[in-house]
Amino acid sequence: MKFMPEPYKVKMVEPLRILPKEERIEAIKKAGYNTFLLNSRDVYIDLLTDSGTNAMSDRQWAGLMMGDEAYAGSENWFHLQSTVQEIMGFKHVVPTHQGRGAENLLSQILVKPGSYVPGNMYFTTTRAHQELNGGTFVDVINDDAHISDNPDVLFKGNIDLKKYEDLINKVGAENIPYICVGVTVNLAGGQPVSMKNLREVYELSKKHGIRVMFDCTRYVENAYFIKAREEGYKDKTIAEIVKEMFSYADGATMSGKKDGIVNIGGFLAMNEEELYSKATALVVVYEGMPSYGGMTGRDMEAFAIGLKEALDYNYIKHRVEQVEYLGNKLSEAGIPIVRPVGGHAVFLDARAFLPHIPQEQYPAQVLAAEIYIESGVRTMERGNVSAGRTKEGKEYFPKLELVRLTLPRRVYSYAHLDFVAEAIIRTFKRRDEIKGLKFIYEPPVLRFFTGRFEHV
Ligand SMILES: CC1=C(O)/C(=C\N=C(/C)C(=O)O)C(COP(=O)(O)O)=CN1
Repeated sequence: MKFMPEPYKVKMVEPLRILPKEERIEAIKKAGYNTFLLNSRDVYIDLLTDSGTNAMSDRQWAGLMMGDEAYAGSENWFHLQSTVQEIMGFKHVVPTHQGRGAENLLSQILVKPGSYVPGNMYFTTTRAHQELNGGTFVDVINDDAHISDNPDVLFKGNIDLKKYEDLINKVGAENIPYICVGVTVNLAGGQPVSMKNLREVYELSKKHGIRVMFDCTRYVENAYFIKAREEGYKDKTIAEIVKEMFSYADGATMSGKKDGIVNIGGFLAMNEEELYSKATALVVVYEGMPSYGGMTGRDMEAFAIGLKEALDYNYIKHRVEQVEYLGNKLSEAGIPIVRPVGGHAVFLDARAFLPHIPQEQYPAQVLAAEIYIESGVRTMERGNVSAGRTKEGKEYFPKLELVRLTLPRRVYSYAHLDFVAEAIIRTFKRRDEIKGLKFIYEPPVLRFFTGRFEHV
C-alpha cells in the first residue's frame, strides 16, 4: 500500500474552487505578492498554516452544543483544566485565546529588561513578546538545525548543551528567567527534540535553578517522532511519551490551534504557585476570567476533546505520514526541501530553488507568490521577510530561506497532495524566469503579516 487510508470518513464537505490563471495573477498583485493578504475565496488548496485551520471531529462539534457560557466557573473550563492536568501533569492551567496570549502573560511576568531567553531557534510571536518586555532571545539550537538538507539528523530540534551552558556562564543564571524549548521547532522545519535532549536540558537547567518552559504547540508530533525514531520508545503509547516529555518541563505555553485540533484556544500551564498566582491576576487584563481566558465555553469543550483525540496513534501516524508523503514526492523530483521532513509541513529551500535571487530580494516571498499563480495553492514565506529586523534595523538574513507547505490536520487527501506536488514541479521547471521582490510597504513589527511587495 502506498499509504494508509485516512483514519476517518467525511461527514460534511466544504466545496473548493480554483480561479482561472489570469484572475490568480490579478489576485496576488492586489495582495502585494503576500500570500497572507489573499482572500480565502481566491485560494484553492490552503497550505498557509496548520494554525486554526484543522477539521474538528463529530464529537468536538457535538461538544459545542454543551457550551456552558457562564461568565465564571464554566463546566467546560473544568473539563479543559482537568484534561491538561491529566495529559501533561502540570498542577495549574491559565486559559488564553491562543498561543500568543500565553506568551504575552509569560513574558510580562518573567521577562525584564536585561533578561536573556535561550531557545531552540526563534519563533516570530514568541520572540516578539520576549523583546517587547526588554528581553534578548538567544538561539541555542544545534548547528545542524540551520542546515536545510541533512536527512540523517533525526532530532534537528535539539538544544546544544554547550551553547546553553556558555550562555549561563556568560550572563549568569539570574538573568535567564527560563529557557524556551519548542517541541517541535517550527522554523527549523517542524523538527523534533529527542527525549534524551529534553532530559539533559532539564537537568542542566535545574543545576542552575533555571525554569524550563515548553512551547508545546505541536507536542504530539514531537511525541510521534520520539516513538518512531528514538531507541526505547517504539512500544510506548503516545500518551506515555507525552507524559514523560512534560516531566522535563516546569510549564508550557500552548496554541490549541495546532495539536489541540481546534480553531481557537490556548493556555499557559505551570507547576509554580507564584507564577500561577501572577498569571491569574494578569489574565483578567488581557483575556478575561481565569475560567475562560478569551474562549467561549463551547470552544473550551471542543479543545478538551481535541487534546484527547490528538493522542490517538492512528490519527497522528496518518497526519505525519501525509506530510512525509508530500516531502518525499518533491524530493524524488529533485525539488530542494528541508530534510528530514518535519511534522506539520514540507519546507522548500527557496535559496536552492532560486539561486539567482539574492536574499535581499526575498526569494521565499516570490516563490510563494509564484506557486499561487501556478496553482491557486497558498503557502507561507518563512525566510528573510519573516525574520524581520534587529533593534538596529538590520535584516537578519537567516540561513534558512524557506517556503512552508503546511498541512492542516484531517482536511486534505492524498489527491490534493499530488496536485500540490505537480504544481511545484512545474514551477521548478520555469524557475529561471522568476524575478526578485522589494518592499513597497514594510510594517514596523512582524512585517510578514501585512507587508506588500513588487518585482525589482
Ligand atoms: C511554535 C509556535 C507557533 O507555530 C505559533 C503560531 N504559529 C503559526 C500561526 C503558524 O502559522 O505556524 C505560536 C503562536 O500561537 P498562536 O498563533 O498565537 O495561537 C507559538 N508557537
